[in-house]
Parts: sequence; structure tokens; C-alpha cells
Amino acid sequence: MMQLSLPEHTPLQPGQSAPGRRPRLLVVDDQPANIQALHRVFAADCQVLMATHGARALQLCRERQPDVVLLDVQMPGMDGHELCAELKADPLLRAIAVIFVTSQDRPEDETRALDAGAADFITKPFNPTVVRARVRTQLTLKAQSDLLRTLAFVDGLTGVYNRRHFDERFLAESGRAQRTRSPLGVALADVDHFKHYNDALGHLAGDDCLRRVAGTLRACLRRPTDLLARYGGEEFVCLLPDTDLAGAIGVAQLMEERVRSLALPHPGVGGCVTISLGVSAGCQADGLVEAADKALYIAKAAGRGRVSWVGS
Ligand SMILES: Nc1nc2c(ncn2[C@@H]2O[C@H](COP(=O)(O)OP(=O)(O)OP(=O)(O)O)[C@@H](O)[C@H]2O)c(=O)[nH]1
Repeated sequence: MMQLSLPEHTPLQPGQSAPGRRPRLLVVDDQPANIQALHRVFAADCQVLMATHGARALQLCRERQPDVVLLDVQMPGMDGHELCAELKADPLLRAIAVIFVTSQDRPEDETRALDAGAADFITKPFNPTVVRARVRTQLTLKAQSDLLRTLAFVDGLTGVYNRRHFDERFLAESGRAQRTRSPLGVALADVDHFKHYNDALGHLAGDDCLRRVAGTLRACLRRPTDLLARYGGEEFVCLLPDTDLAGAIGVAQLMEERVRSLALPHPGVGGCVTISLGVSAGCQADGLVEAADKALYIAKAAGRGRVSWVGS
């Protein structure tokens, strides 16, 4: 029996991984019979997604983030080479391993695929045992690189993403929002009177509080593309692709309520721990974080424990 399990911690969103999640494979071929043949090979070990044309495959990559794509070259519309180029040009998708599975068997076909960023090249008709072995190799490499990426981009105290990862994702999502004219939401959350909390209960209790708040904020995010990061100190930032101002305000209000209902005693102010949030949204990413920061300042000035926003 082939072993295709991933290491336990290969999350897209740290802390939201399903431990031991099955590897996710996307098979792209315009011939359903070819898809079925590969489905039979992998159905027992992997979650197998299927697409019969490039546009659908791209959509599935964005929505479901497969680990490996098995890609036919000749397809109507966007062919395999074009799809591979799209994946490798997108910072959010380029880690997906692409394996061409094709009846084109000339050395120049193989070279062209590898030059375009493919991880491997398999010719049809294929031997199922060989395909399984080569996919397993790519899944192992993908799991290792996911793990390294996670370690480099996670905040050590709270387990959510760090500022560096936020900056990288913000850049990528800004470009996408502008290209697709879809709104990008940003929410900045700051723990209220946190200095008093530390002063009253000590720094270690303060650290615990930050961990509880981070976990609570993260649990408010529903879409796989949403991202929570520690922005610094007692401040968190939330990136919400394809989310307009009303949607981002809704997420922020949920966060405010959920942290309040944790009912963590805050002896420094004689109540419980609350957060203030500033929200902004738009297709033009320039100034979004600054606008959210301005809104956060307004929420603080208006009495804390509330959500403010900039924009309409
Ligand atoms: N325990 C702990 N405290 C931290 C950490 N990072 C920052 N802080 C503390 O967070 C506090 C932030 O204080 P301020 O910026 O004055 O803000 P505040 O007291 O939360 O007041 P408002 O934001 O105005 O509600 C400082 O005392 C920092 O030392 C951390 O990792 N752990």
C-alpha cells in the first residue's frame, strides 16, 4: 500500500491545518476517460479534484490549493503550458507542483515543460506504479517546502502568521484586487489597555492573553484565502480578499464580540479584555492599511471595545 501522508503541520493558515489531511491532487485533461484512469490510481490515497479545461483548473487551484496538478498539454482554450505559466506567475499558486502527463514525448516537449516550471514530465501511456511513485516524490517535496514556509512565516508566540507573511500576501492580493477589480478588506485589531494588563498580571499572563485573542480572531475567519497575522506587539491584522467594506465590518464586529465573550478578566481596567478594530476596503490597495489604522485610532478615541471604519 502506497504511503502518501503529509507531515502534520503543512497548513495554508497556521493552526487551521487538519492534521494528517489527505494530499490534494488536481487532474486536468480534456478527455474524461484519462481523468478516470488517474482517478482510479489515486482515489484511495488522495483527495482527487478534476477539471476538463484550463480555466476551471485555475479556479480550482485558487479555491482548493491542491498540492500537485497532473496536467495534460493539449486542451482546447488554455493549454497545459499556458496553465503552468499562469500558476508559476502567481505568488499564491506557484508552490503547487505541476506534473505534465502527455502523449507528446519529444525531448523538446519535455524541456519546454521543465523550463516553464513543471516539476516532472510523464508520457502516455503511463504505468500506474511509476506515476504513483513520481507523484509521491512530489508530494513529499511539497510537504517539506510547505513546512519550511510555515516555520518562516509564523509568529512564535501566537501561532498565527507574522508580519513578513502579511506583507508578502498583501502585495500579491493588492495586485489581484486591482487586476480583477475585486475589493480587498483590511482590519486592524488592537488589545485595549494591554499595558495595564501586563502591569497587573505580569508579562507571562500577557503572553497567554495574546495567544487566546489570536486563536479567537483566527476562528472568526471562514474563507481559505482570509489571513490573520500578528502585526506587532498586541496588534493583529486581518486580510480579507474579495470582501467589500460591509463584509469586512461584519468580520470585525464578530471578532470584537467573540473576544469580549471570552470574558478574560482585565484587573487593570476592572472589566474584561476587549479589542478595538479599524476597517477599510477597496480595489485600490494603496493606503488601505493606513486607512484601517486611522479607523483604529478613531475606535480607540471613541471609547475602545468597538469597530470603526474609513470609506463608504
Ligand atoms: N505580554 C506581552 N506584552 C506585549 C507584547 N508585545 C507588546 N506588549 C505590550 O503591549 C503594551 C502595549 O501598550 P500600549 O501601546 O501603550 O497600548 P495599550 O496599553 O494597549 O493601550 P491602548 O492601545 O490605547 O488601548 C506594551 O506594554 C507592550 O509591552 C508581548 O509579546 N507580550
